[in-house]
Amino acid sequence: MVDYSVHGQVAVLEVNNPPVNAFSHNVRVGLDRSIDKAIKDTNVKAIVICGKGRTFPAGADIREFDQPHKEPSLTLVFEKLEKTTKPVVAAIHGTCLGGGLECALFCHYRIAQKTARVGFPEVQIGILPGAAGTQRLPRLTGLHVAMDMITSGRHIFAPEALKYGIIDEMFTGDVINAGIKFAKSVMNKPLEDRCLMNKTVKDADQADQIADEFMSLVKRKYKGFEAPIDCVKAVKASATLPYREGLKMESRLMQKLLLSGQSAAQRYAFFSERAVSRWKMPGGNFQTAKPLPIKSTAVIGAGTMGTGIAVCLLNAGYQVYLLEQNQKFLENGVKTIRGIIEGSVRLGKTPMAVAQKAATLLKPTMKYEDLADVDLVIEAVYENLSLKREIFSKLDKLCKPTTLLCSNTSSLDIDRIGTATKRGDKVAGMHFFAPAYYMRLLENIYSTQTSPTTAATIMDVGRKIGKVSVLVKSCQGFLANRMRGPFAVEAYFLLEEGSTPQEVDSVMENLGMPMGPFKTGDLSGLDIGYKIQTELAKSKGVELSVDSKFLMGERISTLTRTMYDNGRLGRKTGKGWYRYEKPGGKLATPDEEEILERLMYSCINEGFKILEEGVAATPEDIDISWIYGFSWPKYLGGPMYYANRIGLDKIYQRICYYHENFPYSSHWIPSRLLLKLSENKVPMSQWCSGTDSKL
Ligand SMILES: CC(C)(COP(=O)(O)OP(=O)(O)OC[C@H]1O[C@@H](n2cnc3c(N)ncnc32)[C@H](O)[C@@H]1OP(=O)(O)O)[C@@H](O)C(=O)NCCC(=O)NCCSC(=O)CC(=O)CCCCCCCCCCCCC(=O)O
Ligand SMILES: NC(=O)C1=CN([C@@H]2O[C@H](COP(=O)(O)OP(=O)(O)OC[C@H]3O[C@@H](n4cnc5c(N)ncnc54)[C@H](O)[C@@H]3O)[C@@H](O)[C@H]2O)C=CC1
Repeated sequence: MVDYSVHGQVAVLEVNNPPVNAFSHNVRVGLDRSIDKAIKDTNVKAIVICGKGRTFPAGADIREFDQPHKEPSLTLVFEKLEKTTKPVVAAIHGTCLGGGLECALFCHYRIAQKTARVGFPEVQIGILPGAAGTQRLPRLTGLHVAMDMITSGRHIFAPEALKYGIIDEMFTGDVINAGIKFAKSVMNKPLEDRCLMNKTVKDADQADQIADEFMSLVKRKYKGFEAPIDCVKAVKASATLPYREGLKMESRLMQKLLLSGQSAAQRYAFFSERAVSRWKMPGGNFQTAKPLPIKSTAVIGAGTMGTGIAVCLLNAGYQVYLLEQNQKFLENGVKTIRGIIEGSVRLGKTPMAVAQKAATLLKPTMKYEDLADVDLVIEAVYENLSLKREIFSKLDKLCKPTTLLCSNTSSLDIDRIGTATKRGDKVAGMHFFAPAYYMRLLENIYSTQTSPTTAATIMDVGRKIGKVSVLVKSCQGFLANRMRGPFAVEAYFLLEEGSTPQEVDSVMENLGMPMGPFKTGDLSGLDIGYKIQTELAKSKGVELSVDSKFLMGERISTLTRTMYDNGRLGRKTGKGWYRYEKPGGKLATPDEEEILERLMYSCINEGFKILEEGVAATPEDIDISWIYGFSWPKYLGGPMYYANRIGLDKIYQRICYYHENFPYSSHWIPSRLLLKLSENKVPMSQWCSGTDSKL
């Protein structure tokens, strides 16, 4: 777990715990012994700590957080480093995060490769840097930088770390050689000034003001999250309390956060995000199927989604042909794309060099012939099956045989799009979420004909453009919108029964979602819901009229059509739900619990049906889709995790209650899987892919 070697007078302690050299219990034991050995060896005059393989330790082992704590603790081991009279050098490469950075802060010196990153990402798993990080970083950088790094969790590259004094020097080449060379250069220098616990925080006199500034920032930016607030309190303590008292405060806050449900949920989300990349489908999986190389791409339709998708592809360095039906729409699309990229450069999110390259990679066109040689097409025209089939048929005839043809459709069956071509194996769904350049989820969809190679390729493209991608089987609405369907429909029914959009939205916003269903509807465009409803009716051979309240015996909302007919399409027409007059009905307003249950339990029920049918392979696929597609608050883990927390029994009973009361809404027909799991009291560890069992 820790490889020990002596090079002349320098002992090298190389942490060896792949993949990320996390400080698991065995590593702590190994490091503790190696430190003792190096201290006792009179021939050793200096010590180097580094990581084997791809990285310096990336922190504590998150999987151990739910197990009883085993000694020695990280702080106990690290304190030996600061106390020794032999200089200790942290030689950093890869990612030096969390407990890894804390280890480095106990060393007397820190050197790093230029490409290395350091940071305290603990806040993202609902905790704080609990091995003295909140007390030691401010002693090095001052409060402002420490508050920023610890409350945001952002990683910084070595040049920025050098500027703040977190590292002493940058090096190129081999880590061990660089560590030894540096250690030799500091062998006989005094160490008192290198011990952070002896230092004071340089901007301590501004502690109140800086803490207030960050407290209001985190309350606004991370609404509902507990950890950022406790990070501010702990970091402030480094300036207002003596070192040891500050450590006690950090430890108290850490224990509180570890016990809070939020951290467990955020850790579940961390592992789920990684679990969904291990996709599987009939005939292949992430291990057996290899992605095809993709260089040039095309996006058809430069509207709300097409422009956002083009931005994602351009920023990742893909060439993008942007195709529109007329010059005016094309010019508007190009203007939108430029605006998004320029805005992102202004906010410091996109480097200027990436933006400049993106400008050269964008190829606006109105000629389908220009698309003949591209490797991947993503279609994002209106939600209309015949139009999409017409376009796919044209592309099939015109594009080279290896081109993958994908649709950004929100709901249409990928099989029915694929059959318009003779290359069904190369047709798939790539469903982005609005705004496509911002939302992290990419829902990739396979039809009965899609090949595993196509799936592997679009999953790979998803990763390269920085999305969290899930792979699901095609069905009406796929995973996300199918499960979100009852949520949206119930929201409309609640309005018909007397609630207001503001009331419904505020219940969901109080749960932690950044926007309720009506604000989200305004953002996406209310015509989409109408078109989905009309397409569905058409596919069943039904003509809907303005007052249709049922479709094939199923309750539907008339509001979808009302909004559409009145041109209230949301943000894009400047009016949507938020300029809709308050209905003056006399019906009793449903209470908040009912709003929450009807919106959430209906989609949880759908989630279990999605699992039952194999549309999603695991509950993690569902939860990650909600986290990254609908901004579900990570501290609640995702709707399936949330359902498990509430108790499947209770959820099942309430679903039965609503089924009795709303017999015309098939989304209330209870899921058989939910019934089975709740009856048999099956723990989540047995119906998920394993993420939950790691906690
Ligand atoms: C490091 C990364 C940037 C690498 O990214 P990438 O290359 O993309 O690989 P991934 O696919 O993300 O990861 C590969 C694989 O590794 C798993 N993994 C990653 N990090 C960890 C980890 N820290 N612990 C366990 N496993 C990890 C990951 O899940 C993948 O495996 P898979 O899921 O099977 O696919 C990236 O991975 C990353 O950002 N990682 C997270 C880094 C992070 O959050 N670090 C901080 C950890 S928390 C920490 O350090 C806390 C502290 O500050 C001190 C702890 C004090 C605690 C006191 C309370 C007592 C509780 C008992 C614990 C005992 C600790 C003690 O002694 O004090
Ligand atoms: N708006 C949203 O929130 C989301 C929409 N989607 C899906 O994305 C697709 C596009 O939706 P939006 O971007 O919102 O629509 P939009 O109306 O904003 O843009 C569609 C664009 O396609 C162009 N177009 C139409 N026919 C064309 C043709 N034959 N050739 C070239 N261009 C053509 C139109 O001129 C228009 O600019 C739809 O299938 C929709 O269901 C998917 C996820 C979210």
